Amino acid sequence: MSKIKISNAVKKYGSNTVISGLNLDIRDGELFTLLGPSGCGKTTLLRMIAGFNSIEGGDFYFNERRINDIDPSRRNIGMVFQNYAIFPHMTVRQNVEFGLKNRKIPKSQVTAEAQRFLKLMQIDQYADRLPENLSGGQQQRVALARALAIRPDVLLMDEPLSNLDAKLRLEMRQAIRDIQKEVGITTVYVTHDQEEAMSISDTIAVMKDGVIQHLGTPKDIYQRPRNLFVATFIGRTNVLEGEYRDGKLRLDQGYLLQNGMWDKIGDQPLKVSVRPEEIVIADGETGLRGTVLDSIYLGLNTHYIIRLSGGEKIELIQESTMEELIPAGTAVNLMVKKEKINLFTGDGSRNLLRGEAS
Ligand SMILES: Nc1ncnc2c1ncn2[C@@H]1O[C@H](COP(=O)(O)OP(=O)(O)OP(=O)(O)O)[C@@H](O)[C@H]1O
Repeated sequence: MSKIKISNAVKKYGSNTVISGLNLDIRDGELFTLLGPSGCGKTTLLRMIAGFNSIEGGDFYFNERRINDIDPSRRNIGMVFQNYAIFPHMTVRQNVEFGLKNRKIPKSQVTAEAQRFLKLMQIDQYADRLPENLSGGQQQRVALARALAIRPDVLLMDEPLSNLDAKLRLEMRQAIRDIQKEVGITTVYVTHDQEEAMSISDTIAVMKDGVIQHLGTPKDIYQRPRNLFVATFIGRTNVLEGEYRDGKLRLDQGYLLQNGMWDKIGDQPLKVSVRPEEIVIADGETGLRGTVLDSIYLGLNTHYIIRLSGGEKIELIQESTMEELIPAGTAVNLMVKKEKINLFTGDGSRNLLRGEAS
């Protein structure tokens, strides 16, 4: 069942249309992420769901109830923003109790509910402190506990981790995912950080210029991106010029690849996305020829920057070995894991391996 349904949404700021005819279904209980570069309209869409932005067209539904004209305070949403937005003059407990007190429920129930979420978010030991005596991560936990305590139908989160340092961000990602699953609350999460989106989401909508480019699971989006923008925005990839002709893919310097999966492609110039881990350094004389320009040792993996004999520069990643790093200047032979690579139309607008109309 869909919890949130958006049909033909239009958002204009004056004469500037930033979203034109967007459709979206968000399932009950899922962690749904709007992901995209700055300015693509993520926050705008989230604020339309919350009721903080006017809606210039289309319909928004919670549980099949149209909410376009319902006041934000009556939509039963919990919100968590980048800048915590907790009250500095109230203790942690008072912050978490705040929304409950506004709802006119019995005092004993307020205390019990607040305590439950303080415990769930592992901040009960700080309950009587003021926020200024907490770390950023702890403050964000307070904001989350406060948002959840009111038992919202939907939790909306806008870049909630961007003020935290790298280590805390990792911890909080896991905490958000755990709590979201435990409480089972439908969550719409906004971020421009693709790794964060990959690590916490059930479903991701990748946006660009107010348009959803690809909606899918993290795995689907990474492995079979719908267009070249998605391929380059999610993870790292090498984009090579290629040509499909007579049942074969021709890459740099006439290197040919063949794969039954590609039978229906039709002769045409292509953009070929080859992720760094989809290339291996091989023995022998066949394959792509290249020269190592640099190596970056990162413990688990080693990255090699390689110039192909045709001039294109690519990156490959391989699991680090006990052998010496391959020195710059070494000529290498490369094999491409052909079942993993993605083939796009010459303009990058469509992945030819997804069997979808453009
Ligand atoms: N109040 C406003 N008035 C006019 N234009 C706005 C307003 N708010 C946002 N915009 C414009 O709408 C577009 C989408 O902005 P939005 O803030 O939704 O993007 P975003 O994807 O959330 O970006 P970021 O990650 O930088 O927050 C941008 O071009 C922005 O300049």
